Amino acid sequence: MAFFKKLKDRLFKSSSKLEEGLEAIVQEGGEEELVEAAAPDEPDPQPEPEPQPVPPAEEPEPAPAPPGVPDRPETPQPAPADPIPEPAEPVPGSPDYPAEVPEAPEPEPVTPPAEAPQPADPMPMDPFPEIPAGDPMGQTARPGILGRLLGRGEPKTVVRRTLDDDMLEQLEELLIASDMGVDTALRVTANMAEGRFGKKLSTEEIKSLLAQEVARIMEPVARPLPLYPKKPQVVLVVGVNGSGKTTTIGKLASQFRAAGKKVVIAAGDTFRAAAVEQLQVWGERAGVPVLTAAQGSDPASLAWDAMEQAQRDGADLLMIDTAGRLQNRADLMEELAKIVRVIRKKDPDAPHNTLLVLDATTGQNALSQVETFQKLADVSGLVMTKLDGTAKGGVLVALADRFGLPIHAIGVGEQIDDLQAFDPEEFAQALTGAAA
Ligand SMILES: Nc1nc2c(ncn2[C@@H]2O[C@H](COP(=O)(O)OP(=O)(O)OP(=O)(O)O)[C@@H](O)[C@H]2O)c(=O)[nH]1
Repeated sequence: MAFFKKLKDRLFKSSSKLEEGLEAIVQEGGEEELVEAAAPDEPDPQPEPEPQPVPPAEEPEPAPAPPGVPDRPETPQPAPADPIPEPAEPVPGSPDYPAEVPEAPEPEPVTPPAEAPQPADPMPMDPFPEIPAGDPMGQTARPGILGRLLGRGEPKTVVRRTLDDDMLEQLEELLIASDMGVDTALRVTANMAEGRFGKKLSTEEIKSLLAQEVARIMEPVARPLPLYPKKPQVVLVVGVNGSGKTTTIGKLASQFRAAGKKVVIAAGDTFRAAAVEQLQVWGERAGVPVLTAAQGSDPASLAWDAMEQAQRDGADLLMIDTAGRLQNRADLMEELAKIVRVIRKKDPDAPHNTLLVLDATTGQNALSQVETFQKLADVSGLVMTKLDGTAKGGVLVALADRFGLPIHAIGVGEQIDDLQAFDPEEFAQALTGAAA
């Protein structure tokens, strides 16, 4: 799936903001140093991780587990490439190269034939004219040839800055400005600095360290939506208006359907006709039925009908959209609680997942939305939308660090395929601009 490769392009605003900031910090107090092109302290390229679809194409059906329990298929690790492959054949001149007459214990002295051809040119071309005496192999005097053979280019320069209090403070400010939040930014910079205080670091080295720290924080929360053998598995989708609930439901429904699941959608925001219409459009796109009710009718009664239809149809998944009016929290809380009460009459374990959809462009506001919705509903996992085109991608790090809620998927565009499984390393590299 090509779209997995697009994350870096999609997150360009977040990564370019961080990259530019890091570059400026290092340039400010750094000094130029000479390095080889393939300096040993440059970060090692990592093998591309295998992409994982949001619903795994062939997910094993796990035993029932409480919501939020991860169901993460093992990522196959690519076999590490042999960094120094054995040459297929010994190179002439190398110690392994077989001698011409290996058996002869005492070789006859070789007499040059009388008719041995004399060089026509009295001043033959020296293939290695610059080899100094005492260095017959020319190892020190041919950096160009040997260096190029070994993959090293001409000497390059890199700017490195000594990690001190000033630089740390600037790094903290940059991370806070990238929406990582104060606590997370301080923790990340402290971890990056550990054991490196007083050492000189280049922009690339800092990016790589930052990417490692971000990936370490994100790793525990990167969990696909858990699937249970329960039919229907009920997924309640909550979030403020405009966060991307409808779009996310459409994208998820499309991916589950492509994975062979039977899906039913319930348009639970019965008060807003536009929201219902929008969901119907997405249902058509995904090829999934959308249950609606008369405008202004009780969302809980629609949820009941949807449960009945999903059970009757033998659906694998029922996704229930909900209203996102935070203006009147008491009403919304009561509405969500009633939906849950009603569907529990049909299945005491439902809803099996309560997905909170968050809009990345709201930055730090996403943190308070999590707090609010955790009080309104039993949030089991997050989907972060609109990571494309925002410079606030760092908020995902703050969310993971503060709440530890599973991040099931990220939205990176408005098209049906623009929902990706959350890959912590790919995200960390895309966010920081570190080399893959
Ligand atoms: N760029 C981008 N836009 C998105 C993404 N997800 C959703 N959107 C857009 O965000 C807007 C709101 O999305 P909806 O899915 O309608 O949001 P909602 O939460 O259902 O909003 P209401 O229907 O008002 O409750 C739409 O214009 C979507 O196209 C995303 O990942 N990237």
